[in-house]
Amino acid sequence: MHSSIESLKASTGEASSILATLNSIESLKASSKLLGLEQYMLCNNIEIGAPKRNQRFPDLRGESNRKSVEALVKNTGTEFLQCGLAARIYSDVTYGLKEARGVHDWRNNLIVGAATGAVLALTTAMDTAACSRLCPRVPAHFNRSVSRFSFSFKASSSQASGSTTQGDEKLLYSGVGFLGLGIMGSPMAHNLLKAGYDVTVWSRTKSKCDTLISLGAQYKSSPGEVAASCEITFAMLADPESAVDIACGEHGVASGMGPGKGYVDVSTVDGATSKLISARIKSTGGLFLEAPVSGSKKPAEDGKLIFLTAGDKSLYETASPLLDVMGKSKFYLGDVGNGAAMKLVVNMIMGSMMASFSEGLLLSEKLGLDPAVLVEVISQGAISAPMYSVKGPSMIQSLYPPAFPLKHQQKDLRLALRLAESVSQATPVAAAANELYKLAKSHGLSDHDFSAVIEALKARLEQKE
Ligand SMILES: NC(=O)C1=CN([C@@H]2O[C@H](COP(=O)(O)OP(=O)(O)OC[C@H]3O[C@@H](n4cnc5c(N)ncnc54)[C@H](OP(=O)(O)O)[C@@H]3O)[C@@H](O)[C@H]2O)C=CC1
Ligand SMILES: O=CC(=O)O
Repeated sequence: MHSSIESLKASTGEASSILATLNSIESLKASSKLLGLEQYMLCNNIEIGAPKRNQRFPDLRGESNRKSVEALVKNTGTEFLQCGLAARIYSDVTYGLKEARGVHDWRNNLIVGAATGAVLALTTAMDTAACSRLCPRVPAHFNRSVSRFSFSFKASSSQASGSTTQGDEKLLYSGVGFLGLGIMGSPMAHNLLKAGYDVTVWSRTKSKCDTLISLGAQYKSSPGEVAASCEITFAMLADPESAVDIACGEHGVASGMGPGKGYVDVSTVDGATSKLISARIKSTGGLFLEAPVSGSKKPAEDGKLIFLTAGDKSLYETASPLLDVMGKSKFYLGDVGNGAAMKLVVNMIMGSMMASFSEGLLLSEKLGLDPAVLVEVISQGAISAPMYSVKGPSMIQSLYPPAFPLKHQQKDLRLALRLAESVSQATPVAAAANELYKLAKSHGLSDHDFSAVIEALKARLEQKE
């Protein structure tokens, strides 16, 4: 009776201990899977919560999911190895204990279970450390954004396709370049940085990079170096001359470009300039997208710009997640030159609108009407535009804090008039507006907001009186 109770106890103990061991193996495997999954997601740049630094652009490189399959095979192999190791330890320690203690009871099984569990935990930790070594960016990233982990995959397909493949080591460090940190470039680059991308900046005046560097951006000392170190480089430059110089000049973007890299020029230039830059970039094997923006300083800060893009469609697709960070919408318009043309038409209309609005404000005042009431009336009617409501009140106070510098508006009118002439289109209203902006420039108002064009009208009125 006693011996049958003992043997029942032993076999019950053995069964529960085996169960306990299996449970501990399962729970260890589950937690190691979680750890492994987390590492795997990070190694493969799969979205966990907020977007990651070092976001990659597989479409640009024509990569497939080969690396993901390799990682899966590696993971499965590791699991098989762990199971084999557990079985070996279980049988070896069981045998050793039986030999040492002369009995095989439930105590032996408990010890065996604990030993197996400990070894499994150790191998999991070692595997995790090995993965960290293979993916050097993981620990830094993990430290930075652990609080942002939500384990939710991004729904947008463009984000998903940009994050589920794993490339060779050096690509893990490539990022997004940004050249030209003026009124527009600074907030645009800042938004990319805030979104978690690795941003490398350059601006002609180095001090303009300081704020972004202090917020985590990297700095390179020439446009070519930025392009060489990044997969996609953006440029937001003043005019056609600076855009060509930065793209094609000495130490320019082209010197750092090559196959698998993309250059996105978001400056407002004419189509001929864009085509010239495109040809130079493409001669290196790189891709080119022109993407001028509609929207001023505030939309740039708020990530609400409108991109008017044209050029390499594959770059458009690859860069889309970045454009979505900086803008609220984007248009793909086909061949290089179409984005520039669309932007110039829009700004030709805007320049004329502002000139006309200025005339209206001054006329209302001359007639003894309250210009503030005029602004309110306009805001409620068919010609309502945010531009009038935003700029009207400060224009009434003769204040022109630069959001869209007047010199750039005049440049856009000049380029639009040339464009109109190239297709024999009459644009007398825009031509008259252009004269007014030229006059404003001659009064030293180039760096004021373009709403300062009203001062040119005031000066004209004063001359006539
Ligand atoms: N402001 C706005 O509301 C909008 C502007 N745009 C367009 O965006 C572009 C930039 O505008 P914005 O940011 O306002 O202008 P800014 O004048 O504030 O910035 C211009 C940028 O171009 C750089 N730059 C100028 N000349 C050269 C040169 N010769 N070589 C190298 N870099 C140069 C400046 O460098 P640095 O300052 O470092 O010396 C600066 O980074 C323009 O084409 C403009 O028409 C488009 C939509 C809206
Ligand atoms: O180019 C200027 C803008 O506001 O758009």
